[in-house]
Amino acid sequence: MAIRINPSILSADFVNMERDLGAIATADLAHVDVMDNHFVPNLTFGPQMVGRIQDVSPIPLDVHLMIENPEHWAPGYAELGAYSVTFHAESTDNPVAVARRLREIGARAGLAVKPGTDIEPYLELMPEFDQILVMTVEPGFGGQSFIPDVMPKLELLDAARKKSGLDVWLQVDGGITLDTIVIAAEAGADTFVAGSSVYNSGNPEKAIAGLRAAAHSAHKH
Ligand SMILES: O=C(CO)[C@@H](O)[C@H](O)COP(=O)(O)O
Repeated sequence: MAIRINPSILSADFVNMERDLGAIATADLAHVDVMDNHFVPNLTFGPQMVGRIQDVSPIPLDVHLMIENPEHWAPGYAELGAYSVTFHAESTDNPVAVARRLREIGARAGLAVKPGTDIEPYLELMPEFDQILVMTVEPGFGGQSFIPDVMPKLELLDAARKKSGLDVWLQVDGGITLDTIVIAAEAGADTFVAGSSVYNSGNPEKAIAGLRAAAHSAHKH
């Protein structure tokens, strides 16, 4: 099974962003956390900055919108060339309309759920999405501890994906380390967002390779 390692640039040095994007060139996608200080109690950047990140990034962008009103904002990130745009189930009454618009523009459509949100109501929407993000921390900040209690959601998603035959990526985000990546991979995840364990390691390239190897070894079991 394909494994994807997506370092989160929330842990990069924002005034040396081009350098820190270069440091993760061996990863699959650069994970870009957009926060509006309403949906989550933190603020990062908007379309203008993400457009410049897109210009200089050596790898495609995996944009994660932790914002209200994705109906209004999400299409703009697809239009600026993001490879995937993920928005939160909790932030909209019409996730299917947002996903369809993203796909129309040419981006992969992603649906994210917070740790406290059940996945069952969204299982039937799987055909509308290219990836589902199960948050393994409360969204808003890097450097938090992985919440293992959400693993049953991945198991349900993995079973639903196998049953349907759909090629939907299952992503986890928050507290991913050499140890927790194995737990998430065993539960069915194939796409891993890691911020502090990559950027605070002192050697992002080695950290990415280590995470990739750990996830592969879990999938072999
Ligand atoms: O979306 C978020 C936080 O809300 C993440 O993408 C974090 O950036 C992950 O950071 P670590 O937990 O890996 O340090």
